[in-house]
Order: sequence, then C-alpha cells, then structure tokens
Amino acid sequence: MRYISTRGQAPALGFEDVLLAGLASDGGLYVPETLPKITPDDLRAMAGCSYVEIAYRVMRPFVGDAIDDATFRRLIEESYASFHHDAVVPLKQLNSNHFLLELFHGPTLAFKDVALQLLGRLLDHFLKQRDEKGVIMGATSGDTGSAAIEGCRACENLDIFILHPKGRVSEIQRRQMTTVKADNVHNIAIEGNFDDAQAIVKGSFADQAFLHGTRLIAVNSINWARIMAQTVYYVAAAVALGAPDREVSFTVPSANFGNIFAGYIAREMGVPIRQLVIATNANDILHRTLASNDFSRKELLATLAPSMDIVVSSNFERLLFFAYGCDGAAVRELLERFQKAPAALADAPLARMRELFSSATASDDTILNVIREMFDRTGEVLDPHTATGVYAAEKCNQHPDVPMVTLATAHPAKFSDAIVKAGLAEPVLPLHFVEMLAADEYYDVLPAEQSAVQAFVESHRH
Ligand SMILES: Cc1ncc(COP(=O)(O)O)c(C=O)c1O
Ligand SMILES: N[C@@H](CCOP(=O)(O)O)C(=O)O
Repeated sequence: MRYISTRGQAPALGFEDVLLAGLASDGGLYVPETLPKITPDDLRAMAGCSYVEIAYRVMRPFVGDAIDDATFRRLIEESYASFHHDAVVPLKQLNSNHFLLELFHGPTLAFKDVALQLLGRLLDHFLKQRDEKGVIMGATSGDTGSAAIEGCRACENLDIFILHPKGRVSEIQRRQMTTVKADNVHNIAIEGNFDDAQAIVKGSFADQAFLHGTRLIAVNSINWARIMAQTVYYVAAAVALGAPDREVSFTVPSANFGNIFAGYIAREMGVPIRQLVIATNANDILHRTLASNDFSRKELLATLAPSMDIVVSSNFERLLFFAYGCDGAAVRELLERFQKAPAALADAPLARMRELFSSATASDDTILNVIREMFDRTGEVLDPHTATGVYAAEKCNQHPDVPMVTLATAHPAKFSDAIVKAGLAEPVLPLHFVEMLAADEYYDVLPAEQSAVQAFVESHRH
C-alpha cells in the first residue's frame, strides 16, 4: 500500500513512513493511492464478529507488510481492551430508525480514544524497532490532547507536547491533560484559539530544523493512521444494522473533518452508506461551503461544544482531493486562495460532494434545546457535540427508510456546564476520574507564536 499527498508534490510513502511523517513535505495530507475494497461477502462474513476482529480485517490492507499479522492483531487487542464496554462502540437505539453509536467508552471518554489507543501502540512498535526517538506535537480543542497523552505516555521513545487554547476547553478536559505528571508529557496553554495552535503544529512540520534531526510526529487527524482506525466503526455499525443487504446513513458532529472523512473512506471501500450528514456548531464553515459554496474563514467563536470550535478544518483537504479527481495541483491552488481570501469550490467537485453529504448548523440555543428534549423523550443525556449531531440528523435525513446513525463523540460528564445549563442534573463523572478534580495541574502558558513554542519544545524534550 502506497500513500500520496493531497498536494501532489511529496514523495509517495509506505504505511510506516506515513505514520511517522504526519504532514507530507509539500504541506499536504497523505491518502492511500488506491483504496482496498470490502466486498458484500466480506461484510456478510463480519456479521457477529467482535470489534477487534472487524478492526483487524478492515485495517490489515492499509498496513501492508509494515507489520506482521500476529503483532498487528495483538496491538489491536490491547488497544480495545482499554475500553469500558465489551462492545467497544455500542449502538443504542433512540427511536425506530435513529441510533447512537457511542464512541466514548475509551479511557478519556471521547471518540479520539478509538484511534489514539492504537496510534500510540503503533508508534511505540516502530520507534523501538528502529531504536529511534520522536517528538509529538499535537493541537487540541479539548479531546485529542488527553487521548494522545493516554495513548502515548507509556512510549519511552516519545516526548509529547500538547497545545490547547487557554481558557477554551472544559475544566474536565483541561484536568485530564494537565494532571498527568510524567517526564515525557508537556502541556502548553496557548494564548490564542485552536486554529492558532493547529497552525503552530503544522508550521513546525514545515520547519523541523529546531529539533536538530529528531523526528516530529503528528497525533492529530492529519496522521493517516487516525483516519484508518476511525473507518472501522462505520463498518462495524453498518454490519450490525444489516450491511451489505441494508443501507445505512451517518450523522457526524464535525470540525476538523477527520471523523466523517473516515466514513467517506468506508463508503469508498464498499460499505453501503447512503448519506453522510455534517453537523457543525456555530463555527459553520463546513456547512457554508457545502450549502452555499462559501469557503471562507470567519472569526472563531467560543460555543457550548468547544471541541468543535475550529475554523480551518484539516481533513476537508482530503475530501477536496477526492472530489477534485485526485488533482493535487487543483487542491493546492484552491487552498492557497483560501488562505488569502474567501474562496469557492469548482462546480463539479461541489456537485460530487452534494451527492453524498448534507449539513446543518446548531447554535448554542439549539444545542441546549436538543439536550433537554432528548432527555425528556428518551432519558438519554447527550453531550453538546452529540447534540449537534442529533439535530442535524433529524433535520437532514433524506431517506427515512434507511437507518440513521448519529455518532456520539463524547461522554456528557466532560461538559457538565452545558448539561446543567440545559436544566439537567450534573452528569456523574466515572469514578476513576474523580481523583483528578483535586490533583495538581502541570502546564505552561505561551504566546501563540511558533518560535516561542518551538523554543519550549527544544528545551524540554529529553
Ligand atoms: C467531542 C467531539 N466531537 C466532535 C469533534 C469533531 O470531530 P472532527 O474534528 O473529526 O470533525 C471533536 C473534535 O474534533 C470532538 O472532540
Ligand atoms: N476536536 C479536536 C481537535 C483536533 O482534532 P483532530 O481530530 O485533528 O485531532 C480535539 O478535541 O482536540
């Protein structure tokens, strides 16, 4: 399996190098040159299989000969043994045709664990094999940070630097990161927003001289392995609901677009997905682009769904690449225009996207209403991100005969302020998190400047 860059100018790489590279050298994101196929018979054979078995079958072709079968299977088994639900990602029925796919049963209570538990183990495996050290730089709007720390902290060959926007993540999210006391874990509160943090991380991939030859590694969804691991739960949910003999639609609370892009990949591989619904909060660039071809930045707003407070959506570039017929030059040109001024997509790629994707935006008031109504209707407490999804699913479902699955991306206890604001009782934090509420916190505050962050990383790594 070879991987190519969405901007068409970086060398093609194999799985191991893509895992360790993060961003491509031309600033693009790696995608598989050709996608492996899942046939109807493959899907039928997955019925009744464990999540681990489905994960192994779906991901095996992406990894190729970079890793042997037994080791890969063991890493998957270990990754999902850390989840607090036997089904790993259980499906819950909300009404006759609407389901929640609960992705928050991992160690840090958000969907990021599904990929980052595996990513950490893969990085550990390859770095040990190469006897190499690496430095992770990651940007978080709240959830990736703790999931990356949890997934990678045991890797002796890694130093982990996580940038979060100061004051813009929930208290639980912050404490999940900052109460970790480990020599190789460093939290940085950036005086800026998530886009600033992500720009510093991406900029550092383009300018790695500050590490004097040590490898820089990505844990954000710019890393292909994140997408690969997220593809699995679309397959598992579709099979559970009757694929290949029944179609299924998904609605995904979206921002950096890694989660829903994994659904797109599952569909391109052969999973019968009828519709993919993008749910956004008030940071609605994805919705504006799809609905009115307004691919322009607006000021980043602080919302009740803070993990989705993102304007520059990394993985949208991967979708653009496929929508533009794998034309890296066209993607490069469009993104250069977008950096400077409002941009618009060409007609044909936009039409292609609209065949599969639809979208809706939920304001803070809508989020609160949905949390309240869903609790009244079903007794289910939704986190504010999942609430954007439930809203969009109900608004955009074009095929009521096809089961709709909304991805539940976080546990409500991570966002108790929003839940209480909606008039519900404060959700109970799982017991193993309670200690962190009184624990000391460790983090540094830095300006949103690449040079300041790079100097900090260079002087704190081992
Ligand atoms: C809880 C939660 N929901 C949804 C999202 C959006 O997912 P994506 O960035 O993959 O679109 C995020 C963060 O990215 C998140 O943490
Ligand atoms: N919402 C994310 C932002 C980073 O997204 P990623 O999927 O690219 O890691 C977060 O919670 O940190």
